[in-house]
Amino acid sequence: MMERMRYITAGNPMRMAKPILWAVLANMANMLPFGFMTVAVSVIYAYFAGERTILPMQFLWLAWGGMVVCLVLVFAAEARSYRATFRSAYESSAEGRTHLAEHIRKLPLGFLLRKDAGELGHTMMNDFTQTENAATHILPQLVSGVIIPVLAFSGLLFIDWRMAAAMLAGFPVSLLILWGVSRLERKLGQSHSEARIAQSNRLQEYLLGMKVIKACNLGGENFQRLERAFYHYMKESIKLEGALGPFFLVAIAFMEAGLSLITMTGVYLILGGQISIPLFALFLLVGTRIFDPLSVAIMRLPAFKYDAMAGERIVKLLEQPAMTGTSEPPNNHDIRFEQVTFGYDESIVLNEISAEMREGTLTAIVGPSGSGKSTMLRLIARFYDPQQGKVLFGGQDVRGMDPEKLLKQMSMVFQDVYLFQDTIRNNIRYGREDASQEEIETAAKEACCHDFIMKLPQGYDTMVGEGGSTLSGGEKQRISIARAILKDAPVLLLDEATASLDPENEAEMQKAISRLIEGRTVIMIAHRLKTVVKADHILVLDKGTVVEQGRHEELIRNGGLYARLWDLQTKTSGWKLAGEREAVV
Ligand SMILES: Nc1ncnc2c1ncn2[C@@H]1O[C@H](COP(=O)(O)OP(=O)(O)OP(=O)(O)O)[C@@H](O)[C@H]1O
Repeated sequence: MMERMRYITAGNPMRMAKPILWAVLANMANMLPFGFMTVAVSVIYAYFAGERTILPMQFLWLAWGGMVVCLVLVFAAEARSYRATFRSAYESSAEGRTHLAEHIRKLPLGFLLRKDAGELGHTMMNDFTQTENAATHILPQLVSGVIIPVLAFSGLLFIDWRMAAAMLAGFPVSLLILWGVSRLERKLGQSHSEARIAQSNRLQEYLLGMKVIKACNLGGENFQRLERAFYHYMKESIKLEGALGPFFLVAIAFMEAGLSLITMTGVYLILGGQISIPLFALFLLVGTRIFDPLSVAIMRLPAFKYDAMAGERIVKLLEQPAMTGTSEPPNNHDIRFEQVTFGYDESIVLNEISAEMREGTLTAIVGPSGSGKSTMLRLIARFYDPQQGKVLFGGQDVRGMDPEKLLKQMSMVFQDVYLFQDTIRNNIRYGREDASQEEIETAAKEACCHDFIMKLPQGYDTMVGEGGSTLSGGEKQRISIARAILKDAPVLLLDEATASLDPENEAEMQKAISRLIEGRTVIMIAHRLKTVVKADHILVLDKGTVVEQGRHEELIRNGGLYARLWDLQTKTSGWKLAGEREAVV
């Protein structure tokens, strides 16, 4: 139970201590009127049974007064408990969500990429909502379901153990049934949550991929995947309710059998003159009061466990080790790979790579598709850490550096530009939060964006649609160049666009890139060799190893892979070598 409390409070069970304490007090106060009631009933019974000659009205008024005081106490404690429960639950969610969002940022990208797109969002929103539900709506019922019977049973045990035993005789059988189905319950609960997450993943995939679906005419297949996910969830829900429901009903029936047992035992004991009728009435009264919260608790327990599973996903995510490293990156920006071996899974993508990218120079990485070019950039930015060898930044292993501080030293212009659903101005401002409008415009001008931005309906205040769908690929990439110019980091990681741009866009893009790389340490993935002719150093990658390196002329002279790729590209596109000298880089 303690573990589940940890789950529903995102790892901080002590948060619920106060609400539970108030709930216990409220339940205790709730039981007190029974004492007054029994005393009052005994006195009234004695009068009508002829055991008393006068009805002591003063005494009765006192008992009724006591009941009213108890009601006030119950109200006060319940109000406190109610407030404390909701406050703790929602505070724990808000803090938990913030903490998780922060933690996710520090996790290795590799871990995040292994997750399905909707899964993290699901944990962030739905799983927290489920834990809120567990803490606010189910926990108080469970507390009452335990406290009321325990208090009542202890009190009644004191008065007459036989009646008390009869009252809870069926309870051990109920517990046994609940314990027996708990494994099945967990298994079904888990497949049900998986089906629920899969359903939201498929839905997200279907909606986000609408463009691709339309382009590739995949509508049918993707819709079927979505439909299958909906029906799978439906089946899991029916299985969960249908398979477990009867067990819980039987458990409740066994427990409620206690009421019949009290009646039978009571009648025998009254006939034997061992208990009085008022005492019998007390047991019946309390009996009816404890079975209701107990039944509710039994019926709500599976929901609590199910919601706690959502909390378990949150806590597991919070317990994922974040990337380590605290040191500041040095001022020197030489980057070196020393015998670096890396793979996303078992297969090796980079194999004992050693390479040097010197400060203030432009290093180009070229090679066939899948040779590991982007992976090298990801290791420099510490999206991943290598399995063997070291990536050095300014002579120090990046693993010792604070990942966020390291990223501050770098700007990245990649092909898959993500624009936030925000204004163009703010999208550029992500490069540097405190940039002024003037600085944003200057960066936009240098990145050749200013003119097309000014033609938009609200200029810099134009909203960019989800994922930036209202701008062309070239425009989006120039926005990301403006961001990089604004960030003004000393190191630039650049993945040249492969998508063919129209000539005007291409020229603008090249102009923007040549401004961006000025005076920086640049590592650039080049897909078109004409852009690397003037690079200070070229690394030629093939199947995860550096097969050649040097300047363009040397590599052409070597007659190796680079020269072959060069031949292939110049022949297929009809480029002229002379013209290449004027290329942007
Ligand atoms: N996140 C990932 N998980 C698993 N494998 C990956 C991942 N990213 C890349 N790979 C694999 O690693 C290998 C190298 O990929 P990488 O993207 O570094 O190549 P690249 O040279 O940049 O290719 P391209 O020029 O086509 O972009 C490929 O076989 C690719 O399938």
